[in-house]
Amino acid sequence: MASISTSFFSPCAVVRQNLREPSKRKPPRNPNPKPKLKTQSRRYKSPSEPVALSAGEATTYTRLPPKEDFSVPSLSLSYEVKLSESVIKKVENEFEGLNSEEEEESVKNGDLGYKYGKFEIFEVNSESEYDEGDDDFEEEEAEGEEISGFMGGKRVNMYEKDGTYKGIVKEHGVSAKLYVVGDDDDDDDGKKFGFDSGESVGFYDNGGESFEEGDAIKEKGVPAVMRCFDRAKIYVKAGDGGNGVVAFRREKYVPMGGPSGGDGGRGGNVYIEVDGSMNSLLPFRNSVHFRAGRGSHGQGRMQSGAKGEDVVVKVAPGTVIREAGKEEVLLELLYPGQRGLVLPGGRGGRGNASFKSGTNKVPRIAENGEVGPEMWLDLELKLVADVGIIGAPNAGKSTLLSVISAAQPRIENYPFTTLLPNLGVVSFDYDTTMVVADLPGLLEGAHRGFGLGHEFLRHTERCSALVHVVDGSSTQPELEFDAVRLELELFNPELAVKPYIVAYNKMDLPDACEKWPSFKEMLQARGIQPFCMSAVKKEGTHEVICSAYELLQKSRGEKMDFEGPKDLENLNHVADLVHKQRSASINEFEIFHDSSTNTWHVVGSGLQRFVQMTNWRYVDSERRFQHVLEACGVNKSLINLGVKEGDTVIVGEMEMVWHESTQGSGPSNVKSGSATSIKWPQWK
Ligand SMILES: Nc1nc2c(ncn2[C@@H]2O[C@H](COP(=O)(O)OP(=O)(O)OP(=O)(O)O)[C@@H](O)[C@H]2O)c(=O)[nH]1
Ligand SMILES: [Mg+2]
Repeated sequence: MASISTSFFSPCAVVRQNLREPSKRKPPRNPNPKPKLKTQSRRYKSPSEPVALSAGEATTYTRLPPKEDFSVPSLSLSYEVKLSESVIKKVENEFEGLNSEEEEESVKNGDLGYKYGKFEIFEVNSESEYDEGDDDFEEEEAEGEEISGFMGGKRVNMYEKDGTYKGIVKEHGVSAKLYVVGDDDDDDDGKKFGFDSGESVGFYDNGGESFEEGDAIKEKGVPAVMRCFDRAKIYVKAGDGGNGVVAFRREKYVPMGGPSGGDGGRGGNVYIEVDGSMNSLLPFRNSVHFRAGRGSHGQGRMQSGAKGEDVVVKVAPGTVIREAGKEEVLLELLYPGQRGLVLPGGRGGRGNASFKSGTNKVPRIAENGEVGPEMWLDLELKLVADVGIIGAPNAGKSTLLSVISAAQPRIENYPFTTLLPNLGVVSFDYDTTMVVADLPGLLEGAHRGFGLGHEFLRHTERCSALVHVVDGSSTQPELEFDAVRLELELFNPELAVKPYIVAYNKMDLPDACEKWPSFKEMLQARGIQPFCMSAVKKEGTHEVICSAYELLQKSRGEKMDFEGPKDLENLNHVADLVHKQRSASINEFEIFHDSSTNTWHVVGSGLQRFVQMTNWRYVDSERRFQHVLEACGVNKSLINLGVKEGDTVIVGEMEMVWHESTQGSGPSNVKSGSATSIKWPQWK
């Protein structure tokens, strides 16, 4: 059923965004106007640009900045820019012009001891991009008076123009352009922002972080490797279908052999598969784009084109997949070997042999292959561990994992030694095992992203039971225990109701031994039976882990009762959804009118797909197009809405001029007499 909208204004504006300017779009009128075709396909734009990540930063990270650094930075902090980040957003400051002539004068004289705090970093590019595309800037600079100085150990050439000083810094293949527009009197350290005898001024290494406006709190303190290990953004595109061809059988003793053009091959599919040997999403730091092969074109002698090559994206067990920027989960891949079809390849175009019919025995028509769907996907890894070891930093979590399993996590006597979760397999017997994850330390405020909390709290969601390690040697173990419990609850109340056991650690230290009775008493008063252990001496650890296993068994039993036996999941529902969206009926369209340019937009995904697959090289294509417009009611709807001679009609990427002819009306001057006499195969 055709649905026709007569709302002329705002919808039209939306549609027009994708089209060219009306003045360019409208073809010159002539007595025989022909439809004007545009074959440029529109590309899918990702809702947000992928974050470009610079390699190698993770290795420079040693420890977190102190907690004070997590506070909202004042305006003056926005001068901090790390040059090795390849994409840095424009940072704008509210600034004033240079205050006094003296200050200006000293800059001109290259007085490097003076403070020039206010820089506007308005662009940062890779060097190659800079060299290619920004000649204007250099030309502009060259006009001014040149001074030079040092910034972050780099020589900077500055140019003065209209009281503003501009310069370029190049470092690690990245260029930053600077504007010095004033003096920061409040900045009394003089090192970060001043030209201070070769010291780092506008730039300094702040521990691997980049400052980005609005993201300051969230990103700060999280090293790149942590951000990428369990999150990735990838682009997937299914292969385009191959084109069908027009061919006729020519053979001795076979006169008028008939049409023999083969169909194009289907484009390759995009699958996502769980690879049991992967334990992070780090490989996606380097490879982001996954494109399946396109189908081969059809050939004569009824030869169909070959199918395009499939692409299989391998992910770690426990990966959750969403469409970029959306909340809804598309796929949840838990077990090795699971495979889901995400994007089906585009259909191959039909060759002329497929268009043969009783009334059209010599069809000179073939279709283009369907363009393969494309998508940006957000991947998120949630560990699939049975038991998670949580606790404050330096409590002895990694030590516990190292004594109960063969895992060898890094153990050091300072907080945040563990940046990425470590997994270990605890074997009780040949067939009795459980996977235990040692997670990074948890700080107060973790649920809001402080420390590494935000990054790993998600992993605890999948664990069936938790072991909460308390550092007995800390000043107040009770408070530490409560703080961690509170963070869990604030992050996700479901975590707080997960079964857990409390392991009071470092009992070999007299300090811890002393506080144990009061700690035990406090927990028992709340109905919790804590364990005590010395992870280093392997004392009491067996009891802890046996008890964790019991909890796990119990929760597994409950889950089985609740969920019942797991059915074999159909993981192709994403592809089914895409397929459904793309194969919308050709009869479903809307018409919008732009009265200022006398343009009619016919919008419908079925029609748009039809236009994309129409190969205008072949003579019969245009007639078939007219036939389809007539059959699906577009012409009738346009007439009802009052289309006039000479109006522009846009369908998908094609635009035509409406022409009233004696035989009938249509958005072109094609004689309709012959078109109506031919029956075309139904559009699928
Ligand atoms: N005396 C004593 N020291 C311990 C014990 N368990 C751990 N430690 C020490 O505590 C320090 C921290 O241990 P880790 O296992 O790295 O602590 P963690 O909880 O994993 O720390 P983060 O990963 O930084 O959060 C190390 O120096 C360990 O040797 C214990 O039972 N007794
Ligand atoms: Mg650790």
